[in-house]
Amino acid sequence: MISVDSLTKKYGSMTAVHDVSFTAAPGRVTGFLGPNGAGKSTTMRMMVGLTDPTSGTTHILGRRFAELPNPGREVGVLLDASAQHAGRSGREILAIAAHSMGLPRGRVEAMLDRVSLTEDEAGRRVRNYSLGMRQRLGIAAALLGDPEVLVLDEPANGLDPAGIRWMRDLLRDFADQGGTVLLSSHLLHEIEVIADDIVVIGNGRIVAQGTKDDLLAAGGSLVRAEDVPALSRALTAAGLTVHPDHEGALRVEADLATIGRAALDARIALTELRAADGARLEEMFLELTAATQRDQLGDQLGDQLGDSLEGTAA
Ligand SMILES: Nc1ncnc2c1ncn2[C@@H]1O[C@H](COP(=O)(O)OP(=O)(O)OP(=O)(O)O)[C@@H](O)[C@H]1O
Repeated sequence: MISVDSLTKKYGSMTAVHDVSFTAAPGRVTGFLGPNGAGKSTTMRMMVGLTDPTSGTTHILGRRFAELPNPGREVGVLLDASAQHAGRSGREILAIAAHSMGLPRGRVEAMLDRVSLTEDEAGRRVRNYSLGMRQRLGIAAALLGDPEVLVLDEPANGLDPAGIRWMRDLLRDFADQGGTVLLSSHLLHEIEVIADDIVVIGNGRIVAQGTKDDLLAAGGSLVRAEDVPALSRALTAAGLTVHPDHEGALRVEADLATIGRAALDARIALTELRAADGARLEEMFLELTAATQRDQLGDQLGDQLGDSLEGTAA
């Protein structure tokens, strides 16, 4: 179990994480989703004691990270898969970590096997690893101490679709055995595939959280007809709330039967009618991402303007 309570981090006048609270429950995979720069890594670094919060607290298994007697045995952490010593082999890196945690050598071979790194790959220097192999090694290191909790920052980065599937199965298995998993991603699809619960962060603030099923079910229904404007008028006249969808269909806040009946009453033939899985989550996430990109563009333009003004002054 992880609980994050009113966590805030300020860098000078910039608030990277603002009053963030959520829990990640045992037996569940919790996805921490947000566009680039939203505050995911900062939050995770505060959880595992690598960054001091400005205010707020985090508890893992009921204790602050610093109070855990043998952190590697309780929390498996993967924050930056490229941070491993590039001149050592994967096997050496795990052996050193196992030694420092007082684990038997057999544990290293078991974890190499668990993440499907072959004999040849395990003996290769990490500088010659692909990003996907680094992620697998990072996950092996996180699992090494047989922890109850995993905190993984963008673990699916660099994995191909088969690798993402492999990770989903591994994390599912871990959670099914009672473990707590928190993993971050800036890709909605990745989180949709892997997580049971989702916490969405944008600009340092939590903007949505709940079970994946609830968040996806909040999408209403998607409906299409040859004459979409006529359909829109008919559904609105029937008292339903209608939103234009970006692909030319309509998203309606009603169940399928209600929409079908309203269309029949208006004698409009439908060409498509289905649950709009995730539409609202996707819309919200696209808006967040677009807003972030606008902010970043604004910052870049501001920097460029600053540079050219400095050039003028000089
Ligand atoms: N040490 C630091 N000093 C100043 N600002 C920082 C520092 N670390 C992070 N930030 C800023 O805090 C904000 C949140 O960054 P963070 O790395 O937590 O985002 P993220 O959600 O993990 O993004 P990404 O998906 O790109 O990794 C960003 O604006 C970032 O520039």
